[in-house]
Amino acid sequence: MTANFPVLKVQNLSRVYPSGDGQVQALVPFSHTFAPGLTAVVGPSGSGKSTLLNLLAGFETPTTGQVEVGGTNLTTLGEAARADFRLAHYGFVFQNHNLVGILSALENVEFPLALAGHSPKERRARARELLALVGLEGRASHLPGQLSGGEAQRVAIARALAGNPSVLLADEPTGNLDTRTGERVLALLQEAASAGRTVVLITHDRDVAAQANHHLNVRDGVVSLGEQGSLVR
Ligand SMILES: Nc1ncnc2c1ncn2[C@@H]1O[C@H](COP(=O)(O)OP(=O)(O)OP(=O)(O)O)[C@@H](O)[C@H]1O
Repeated sequence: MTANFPVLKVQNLSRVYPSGDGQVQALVPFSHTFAPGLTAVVGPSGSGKSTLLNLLAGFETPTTGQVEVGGTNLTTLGEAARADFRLAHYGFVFQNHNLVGILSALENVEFPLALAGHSPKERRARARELLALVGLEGRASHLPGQLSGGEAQRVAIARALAGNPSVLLADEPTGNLDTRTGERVLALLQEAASAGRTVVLITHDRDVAAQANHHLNVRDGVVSLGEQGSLVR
Protein backbone atom coordinates (compact mmCIF):
# COMPACT_ATOMS: atom_id res chain seq x y z
CA MET A 1 0.00 0.00 0.00
CA THR A 2 1.37 3.44 -0.86
CA ALA A 3 1.14 6.42 1.45
CA ASN A 4 1.02 10.06 0.45
CA PHE A 5 4.43 11.37 1.39
CA PRO A 6 5.29 15.07 0.90
CA VAL A 7 6.69 15.82 -2.55
CA LEU A 8 10.33 16.79 -3.21
CA LYS A 9 10.62 19.65 -5.65
CA VAL A 10 13.49 21.88 -6.79
CA GLN A 11 13.18 25.21 -8.55
CA ASN A 12 15.95 26.99 -10.43
CA LEU A 13 18.47 25.07 -8.33
CA SER A 14 22.15 25.70 -9.02
CA ARG A 15 25.53 25.67 -7.35
CA VAL A 16 28.74 27.49 -8.21
CA TYR A 17 31.96 26.74 -6.33
CA PRO A 18 34.90 29.11 -6.18
CA SER A 19 37.96 27.52 -7.74
CA GLY A 20 41.31 29.30 -7.65
CA ASP A 21 40.76 32.62 -9.40
CA GLY A 22 37.66 31.35 -11.17
CA GLN A 23 34.48 29.41 -10.54
CA VAL A 24 33.10 25.94 -11.22
CA GLN A 25 29.45 25.72 -12.22
CA ALA A 26 28.91 22.37 -10.52
CA LEU A 27 25.16 22.46 -11.18
CA VAL A 28 23.43 24.50 -13.88
CA PRO A 29 20.01 25.90 -12.81
CA PHE A 30 17.24 23.34 -13.19
CA SER A 31 13.71 22.73 -11.95
CA HIS A 32 12.19 19.34 -11.30
CA THR A 33 9.46 17.66 -9.30
CA PHE A 34 10.60 14.27 -8.10
CA ALA A 35 7.95 11.64 -8.62
CA PRO A 36 7.51 9.11 -5.83
CA GLY A 37 9.54 5.98 -6.48
CA LEU A 38 13.18 5.32 -7.21
CA THR A 39 15.09 7.95 -9.20
CA ALA A 40 18.56 6.97 -10.40
CA VAL A 41 21.03 9.84 -10.87
CA VAL A 42 23.70 8.88 -13.38
CA GLY A 43 26.56 10.69 -15.07
CA PRO A 44 30.33 10.72 -15.41
CA SER A 45 32.74 11.47 -12.57
CA GLY A 46 32.76 15.16 -11.65
CA SER A 47 29.48 15.85 -13.44
CA GLY A 48 27.65 17.19 -10.37
CA LYS A 49 25.79 14.19 -8.90
CA SER A 50 27.06 14.58 -5.32
CA THR A 51 26.51 18.32 -5.51
CA LEU A 52 22.89 17.63 -6.43
CA LEU A 53 22.43 15.16 -3.57
CA ASN A 54 24.06 17.52 -1.06
CA LEU A 55 21.75 20.33 -2.20
CA LEU A 56 18.68 18.06 -1.93
CA ALA A 57 19.77 17.21 1.61
CA GLY A 58 20.35 20.84 2.55
CA PHE A 59 23.99 20.05 3.36
CA GLU A 60 25.02 22.61 0.73
CA THR A 61 23.51 26.03 0.17
CA PRO A 62 22.34 26.62 -3.39
CA THR A 63 23.76 29.54 -5.37
CA THR A 64 20.30 30.06 -6.86
CA GLY A 65 16.93 28.48 -6.33
CA GLN A 66 15.38 26.29 -3.68
CA VAL A 67 14.59 22.79 -2.47
CA GLU A 68 11.08 22.13 -1.19
CA VAL A 69 9.62 19.16 0.64
CA GLY A 70 5.85 19.24 1.00
CA GLY A 71 5.88 22.98 0.29
CA THR A 72 8.47 23.81 2.96
CA ASN A 73 11.47 25.60 1.53
CA LEU A 74 14.49 23.89 3.06
CA THR A 75 16.79 26.61 1.78
CA THR A 76 15.38 29.41 3.93
CA LEU A 77 15.28 27.42 7.18
CA GLY A 78 17.91 28.28 9.78
CA GLU A 79 20.54 25.66 10.66
CA ALA A 80 18.70 24.22 13.68
CA ALA A 81 15.31 24.17 11.95
CA ARG A 82 16.89 22.52 8.93
CA ALA A 83 18.42 19.80 11.12
CA ASP A 84 15.01 19.14 12.70
CA PHE A 85 13.37 19.13 9.28
CA ARG A 86 15.93 16.64 8.00
CA LEU A 87 15.34 14.38 10.98
CA ALA A 88 11.60 14.42 10.30
CA HIS A 89 11.64 14.03 6.52
CA TYR A 90 14.92 12.56 5.30
CA GLY A 91 16.86 9.34 5.48
CA PHE A 92 20.44 8.97 4.24
CA VAL A 93 22.30 5.93 2.97
CA PHE A 94 25.86 6.74 2.03
CA GLN A 95 28.52 4.39 0.85
CA ASN A 96 30.67 4.68 3.95
CA HIS A 97 27.37 4.33 5.86
CA ASN A 98 28.42 6.65 8.71
CA LEU A 99 27.38 4.24 11.43
CA VAL A 100 28.50 5.23 14.93
CA GLY A 101 31.36 2.84 15.70
CA ILE A 102 30.79 2.60 19.45
CA LEU A 103 27.07 1.88 19.17
CA SER A 104 25.58 -1.55 18.42
CA ALA A 105 23.56 -2.15 15.26
CA LEU A 106 20.37 -1.78 17.32
CA GLU A 107 21.56 1.45 18.98
CA ASN A 108 22.56 2.89 15.60
CA VAL A 109 19.01 2.36 14.33
CA GLU A 110 17.60 3.83 17.55
CA PHE A 111 19.80 6.90 17.32
CA PRO A 112 17.63 9.12 15.06
CA LEU A 113 14.57 8.09 17.09
CA ALA A 114 16.31 9.20 20.28
CA LEU A 115 17.12 12.55 18.65
CA ALA A 116 13.48 12.86 17.61
CA GLY A 117 12.42 12.39 21.25
CA HIS A 118 10.90 8.89 21.19
CA SER A 119 10.84 7.02 24.49
CA PRO A 120 13.49 4.33 25.02
CA LYS A 121 10.87 1.57 24.96
CA GLU A 122 9.24 2.84 21.80
CA ARG A 123 12.50 3.34 19.92
CA ARG A 124 13.90 -0.04 20.91
CA ALA A 125 10.78 -1.79 19.62
CA ARG A 126 10.87 0.16 16.35
CA ALA A 127 14.61 -0.47 15.89
CA ARG A 128 14.12 -4.21 16.42
CA GLU A 129 11.32 -4.21 13.88
CA LEU A 130 13.54 -2.41 11.34
CA LEU A 131 16.52 -4.70 11.90
CA ALA A 132 14.20 -7.65 11.27
CA LEU A 133 12.97 -5.95 8.09
CA VAL A 134 16.53 -5.84 6.73
CA GLY A 135 17.15 -9.42 7.89
CA LEU A 136 19.55 -8.56 10.72
CA GLU A 137 17.65 -9.43 13.88
CA GLY A 138 20.52 -11.78 14.72
CA ARG A 139 23.09 -8.94 14.60
CA ALA A 140 21.44 -6.45 16.96
CA SER A 141 24.28 -6.35 19.46
CA HIS A 142 27.12 -6.31 16.92
CA LEU A 143 29.24 -3.18 16.63
CA PRO A 144 29.65 -1.81 13.08
CA GLY A 145 33.23 -3.17 13.01
CA GLN A 146 31.83 -6.66 13.56
CA LEU A 147 29.51 -6.49 10.55
CA SER A 148 30.21 -7.27 6.91
CA GLY A 149 29.98 -4.39 4.41
CA GLY A 150 26.56 -5.54 3.23
CA GLU A 151 25.26 -5.96 6.78
CA ALA A 152 26.49 -2.49 7.71
CA GLN A 153 24.76 -1.08 4.65
CA ARG A 154 21.52 -2.80 5.65
CA VAL A 155 21.83 -1.33 9.18
CA ALA A 156 22.26 2.06 7.48
CA ILE A 157 19.03 1.48 5.55
CA ALA A 158 17.20 0.42 8.73
CA ARG A 159 18.46 3.60 10.40
CA ALA A 160 17.47 5.71 7.39
CA LEU A 161 13.94 4.28 7.55
CA ALA A 162 13.60 4.73 11.32
CA GLY A 163 11.97 8.14 11.13
CA ASN A 164 9.62 7.01 8.32
CA PRO A 165 11.14 9.58 5.95
CA SER A 166 9.47 11.01 2.85
CA VAL A 167 12.79 11.36 1.08
CA LEU A 168 15.59 8.80 1.06
CA LEU A 169 18.92 9.90 -0.41
CA ALA A 170 21.47 7.23 -1.29
CA ASP A 171 24.98 7.80 -2.64
CA GLU A 172 26.35 4.67 -4.35
CA PRO A 173 24.79 2.43 -1.70
CA THR A 174 25.67 -0.74 -3.59
CA GLY A 175 29.11 0.41 -4.79
CA ASN A 176 31.21 -1.69 -2.39
CA LEU A 177 29.03 -4.76 -2.32
CA ASP A 178 29.11 -8.05 -4.14
CA THR A 179 26.32 -8.56 -6.67
CA ARG A 180 24.01 -10.57 -4.45
CA THR A 181 24.32 -8.27 -1.44
CA GLY A 182 23.94 -5.25 -3.73
CA GLU A 183 20.70 -6.71 -5.06
CA ARG A 184 19.42 -7.18 -1.54
CA VAL A 185 20.24 -3.57 -0.60
CA LEU A 186 18.60 -2.32 -3.81
CA ALA A 187 15.50 -4.41 -3.10
CA LEU A 188 15.17 -2.70 0.29
CA LEU A 189 15.43 0.73 -1.34
CA GLN A 190 12.86 -0.32 -3.94
CA GLU A 191 10.53 -1.46 -1.19
CA ALA A 192 10.89 1.93 0.51
CA ALA A 193 10.17 3.59 -2.85
CA SER A 194 7.16 1.45 -3.65
CA ALA A 195 5.61 2.55 -0.35
CA GLY A 196 5.38 6.02 -1.94
CA ARG A 197 8.63 7.60 -0.81
CA THR A 198 10.95 9.55 -3.05
CA VAL A 199 14.23 7.64 -3.18
CA VAL A 200 17.07 9.37 -5.01
CA LEU A 201 20.04 7.15 -5.70
CA ILE A 202 23.40 8.01 -7.28
CA THR A 203 24.83 5.06 -9.13
CA HIS A 204 27.51 4.21 -11.66
CA ASP A 205 26.06 0.75 -12.06
CA ARG A 206 24.07 0.25 -15.25
CA ASP A 207 22.13 -2.69 -13.80
CA VAL A 208 21.14 -0.69 -10.71
CA ALA A 209 20.06 2.29 -12.85
CA ALA A 210 18.00 -0.03 -15.04
CA GLN A 211 15.87 -0.96 -12.05
CA ALA A 212 14.90 2.61 -11.16
CA ASN A 213 11.48 4.09 -11.99
CA HIS A 214 12.91 7.46 -13.07
CA HIS A 215 16.26 8.67 -14.37
CA LEU A 216 18.21 11.90 -14.16
CA ASN A 217 21.34 12.33 -16.24
CA VAL A 218 23.95 14.83 -15.09
CA ARG A 219 26.64 15.97 -17.50
CA ASP A 220 28.88 19.00 -16.90
CA GLY A 221 26.38 20.18 -14.29
CA VAL A 222 23.44 19.96 -16.68
CA VAL A 223 20.61 17.78 -15.39
CA SER A 224 18.30 16.16 -17.89
CA LEU A 225 15.58 13.57 -17.74
CA GLY A 226 16.98 10.42 -19.22
CA GLU A 227 16.25 6.94 -20.32
CA GLN A 228 17.74 4.27 -18.19
CA GLY A 229 21.46 4.03 -18.19
CA SER A 230 22.05 6.20 -21.23
CA LEU A 231 24.90 8.04 -19.57
CA VAL A 232 26.07 5.39 -17.15
CA ARG A 233 29.73 4.65 -17.64
N1 LIG B 1 33.67 22.02 -2.41
C1 LIG B 1 33.99 22.18 -3.70
N2 LIG B 1 34.78 23.21 -4.08
C2 LIG B 1 35.11 23.40 -5.38
N3 LIG B 1 34.71 22.59 -6.39
C3 LIG B 1 33.93 21.55 -6.06
C4 LIG B 1 33.53 21.28 -4.71
N4 LIG B 1 32.77 20.16 -4.69
C5 LIG B 1 32.69 19.75 -5.98
N5 LIG B 1 33.37 20.57 -6.80
C6 LIG B 1 33.47 20.46 -8.27
O1 LIG B 1 32.16 20.44 -8.78
C7 LIG B 1 32.06 19.47 -9.85
C8 LIG B 1 31.00 18.45 -9.52
O2 LIG B 1 31.45 17.63 -8.44
P1 LIG B 1 30.58 16.45 -7.82
O3 LIG B 1 31.30 15.94 -6.62
O4 LIG B 1 29.19 16.90 -7.64
O5 LIG B 1 30.65 15.36 -9.01
P2 LIG B 1 30.12 13.83 -9.04
O6 LIG B 1 29.32 13.71 -10.29
O7 LIG B 1 29.47 13.48 -7.77
O8 LIG B 1 31.49 13.04 -9.20
P3 LIG B 1 31.90 11.52 -8.75
O9 LIG B 1 31.05 10.58 -9.58
O10 LIG B 1 33.34 11.45 -9.14
O11 LIG B 1 31.66 11.42 -7.28
C9 LIG B 1 33.46 18.90 -10.04
O12 LIG B 1 34.10 19.63 -11.07
C10 LIG B 1 34.12 19.17 -8.71
O13 LIG B 1 35.53 19.31 -8.87
